Amino acid sequence: MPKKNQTLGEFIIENQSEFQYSSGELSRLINSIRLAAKVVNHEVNKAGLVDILGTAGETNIQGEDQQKLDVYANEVFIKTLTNREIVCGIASEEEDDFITIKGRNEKNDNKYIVLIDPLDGSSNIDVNVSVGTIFSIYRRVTASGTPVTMEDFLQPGNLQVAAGYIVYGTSTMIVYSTGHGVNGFTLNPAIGTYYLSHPNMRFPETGNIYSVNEGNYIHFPQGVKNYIKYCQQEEGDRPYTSRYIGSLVSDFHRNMIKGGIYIYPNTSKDPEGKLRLLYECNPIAYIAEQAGAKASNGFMRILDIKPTQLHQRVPFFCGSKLMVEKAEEFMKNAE
Ligand SMILES: O=P(O)(O)OC[C@H]1O[C@](O)(COP(=O)(O)O)[C@@H](O)[C@@H]1O
Ligand SMILES: [Mg+2]
Ligand SMILES: [Mg+2]
Repeated sequence: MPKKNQTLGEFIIENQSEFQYSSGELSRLINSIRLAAKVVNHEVNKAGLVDILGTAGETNIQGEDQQKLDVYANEVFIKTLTNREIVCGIASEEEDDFITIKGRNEKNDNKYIVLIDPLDGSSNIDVNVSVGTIFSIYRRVTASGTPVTMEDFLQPGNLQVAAGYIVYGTSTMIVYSTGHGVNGFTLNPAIGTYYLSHPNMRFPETGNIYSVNEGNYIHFPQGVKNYIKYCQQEEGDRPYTSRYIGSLVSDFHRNMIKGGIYIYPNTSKDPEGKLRLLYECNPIAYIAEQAGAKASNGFMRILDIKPTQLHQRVPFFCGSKLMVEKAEEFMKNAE
């Protein structure tokens, strides 16, 4: 059982043997994410004082205006991961294509693939509302010694070997899993050390919070409209409370602690929804399931979806098991 207030460094070493491929490389990879998160956190915390607010003047492959902090976080994570000789490929929300990292002497013998949303909740940066970073880790499937290919990135989420997120909120936390439960570590900014503050996190089986951008209501599928009406009815433990921060990481984190459901459905405007399967939905779904919760596209388990494109989007229903099952019931009945 994880020991409360253990440092993240100690926890990583102590739990290394749990990992089936334990050779220390995954530990070094998690450590490099820990380091990059500290650097980004430093910039986030003083965002109003330094020239890091506002747009960077470029758009990414999603057609979104890149925020300066999107670009900064992207650079910090890519540089930190590249310099540690563990990763053979990186894909990012802010990069059109995947990045090949040939490693020491161009041998292409590093084993891990990282997919990342460097800054999640970009619309909240300038208004001082919590944002995050999301990461997903796989072992490569193509032969070592050759450059990575798209095949290494288009793996279903159930093959992730680790995943997690950082939330830059009232405090900064790293929450991650290597397939043995979920643990949360809080940064003590005075000494720059993460401590185990939330050991063995469990998602409540049900809750009374629903998180969805109701501004899109008229474009929602009938099943989602019916489920929202159900949440708002005066009956039993309902009406539920509506909470929507607009940063996936922060909405998910709150719901994991209190119980609740987050929905970003497909709409008549966006038939595939908005959120990206590879570096938003898969890692969050991995954490959800490791904490006893559920994640689907309204019909199918997110982690079983076979990806076809690097930046593909999927409808996302994620949270307390009983609430997601109820929402799926409404989706099915509305078919
Ligand atoms: O403003 P909307 O349409 O409700 O979308 C909010 C959602 O979009 C996101 O901001 C997308 O992520 P990025 O900020 O990384 O692009 C999620 O964090 C959030 O849940
Ligand atoms: Mg995001
Ligand atoms: Mg982002």
